[in-house]
Amino acid sequence: MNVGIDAISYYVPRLYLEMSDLAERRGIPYEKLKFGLGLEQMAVPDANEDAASFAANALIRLFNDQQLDPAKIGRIYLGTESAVDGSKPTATYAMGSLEDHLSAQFGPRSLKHCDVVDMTFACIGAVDAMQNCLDWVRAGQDRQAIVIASDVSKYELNSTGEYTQGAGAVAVLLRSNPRILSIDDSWGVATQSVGDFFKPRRYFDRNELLEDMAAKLNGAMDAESIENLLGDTNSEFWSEKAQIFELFKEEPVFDGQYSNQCYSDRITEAFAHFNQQQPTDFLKDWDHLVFHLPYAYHGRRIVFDNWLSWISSKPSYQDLLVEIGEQGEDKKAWLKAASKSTLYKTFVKEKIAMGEVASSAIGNMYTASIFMSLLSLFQQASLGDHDLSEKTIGLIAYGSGSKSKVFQGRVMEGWKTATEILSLFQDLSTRTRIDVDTYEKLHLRQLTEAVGPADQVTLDKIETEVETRKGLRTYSQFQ
Ligand SMILES: CC(=O)CC(=O)SCCNC(=O)CCNC(=O)[C@H](O)C(C)(C)COP(=O)(O)OP(=O)(O)OC[C@H]1O[C@@H](n2cnc3c(N)ncnc32)[C@H](O)[C@@H]1OP(=O)(O)O
Repeated sequence: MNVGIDAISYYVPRLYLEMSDLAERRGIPYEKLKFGLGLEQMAVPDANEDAASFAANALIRLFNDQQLDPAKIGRIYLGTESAVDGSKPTATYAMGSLEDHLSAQFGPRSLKHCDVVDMTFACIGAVDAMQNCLDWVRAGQDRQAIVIASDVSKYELNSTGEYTQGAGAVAVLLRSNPRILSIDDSWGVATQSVGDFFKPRRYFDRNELLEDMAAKLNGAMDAESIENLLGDTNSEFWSEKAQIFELFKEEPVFDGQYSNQCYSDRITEAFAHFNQQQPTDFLKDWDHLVFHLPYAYHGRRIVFDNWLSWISSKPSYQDLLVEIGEQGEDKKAWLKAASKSTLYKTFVKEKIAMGEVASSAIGNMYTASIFMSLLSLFQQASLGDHDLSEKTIGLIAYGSGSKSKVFQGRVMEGWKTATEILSLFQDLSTRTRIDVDTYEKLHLRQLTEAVGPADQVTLDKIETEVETRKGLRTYSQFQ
């Protein structure tokens, strides 16, 4: 059975930061960010946005654009690594917003029999969700599933990850005889448990925190005086009896260059595994390559080693040697020259570049990056009048921790009509630019009021009073 992506929608925050502004503030050459990494703008979540509101907006838009009947949607699976709760799935918040939105037309609880769940494996969770849902669609008659990828990519201020940040969501409708992309059932998979990028629970000793503060205030505290001090506190935080406080931070612990190495190793293994199932000439058989993009130029930088091994058995390898000469003693310099060669630049321009454009304007969307890159390819092809019908797209997914999946799809005749309605780049050009001070305040959660308009689903409130609802989120209605 022919199954795959029938419709796409997305949500990108309405605020953005110009990369040149960030580069100037941080003292980083803008040329490095623009020409080295492909970064131009960064989507910034407003004070009232989170992964659940992004997901809700992408999901509602998919329903509105496609006039979907909720009774026909059997699954809503969401991939995220920015879950808003450790137990209640982010997907349930998005589903709740959608049900509110649909209630006038379909009555309450229109998704009562829909199977809803989150999947987490760093940036690859939504691809895992999609593979799972494609199997489910394939196994039945007229089954329809929605996969949402939604994330906030947030790093510490001044870190090497900061300029790669971004945010947003993409939702795809999966069904048989899809209008956009038919996805094959060969999946190259490679997994290894590594610690290249992760978001651990962090632990702090309650007494050490107070002793440290007391020392800073020129006082001294022993365990007994701490107990006396905290005995009658009104603070919910300090009245916590546990000795160890747990803190969760959105910002990951990571080793940038090591994470690149893990990405490179996993995709190489996944290419090999894919090739075992379906012998493939990746240069000839794949018209376009779409990657998980932690930053816009990551795919083109990381796939270079694979390209070199693919091309080495081809007649065009001679063109490379003519241009840059045989490899001499300085292997590093030769590889650098090969990565800047006309042959490689042509490969990037023809097969990768269209998928990078959205990432340059949004930044890393973690789970949603690969789906946004696919949409970028469709939108750029439409704008440039390239016909993608019957073209084969190779998709290369990666999640830190670590896993890669390599799979492929064939573009369907209906791709243009089904994706043109989105006007992604027009939409991105109407966002509100913010300055670095505002961005930093949003990053540090020093702003409680939203900067931009609240015309879509936004976070209204996190309950603080009612004991049995503490921490539960409520969202505004979609306008
Ligand atoms: C996080 C995920 O989403 C999961 C993953 O994919 S893990 C793999 C990616 N890891 C991450 O994204 C982790 C967070 N990010 C980082 O730590 C870092 O941003 C990074 C490791 C990804 C990049 O590190 P970096 O130090 O900023 O950049 P670096 O690797 O040195 O590359 C800079 C590029 O700019 C070029 N450059 C530097 N200065 C330049 C200038 N003035 N003009 C033009 N180009 C310049 C360099 O030559 C280099 O390009 P080439 O290698 O193609 O020549």
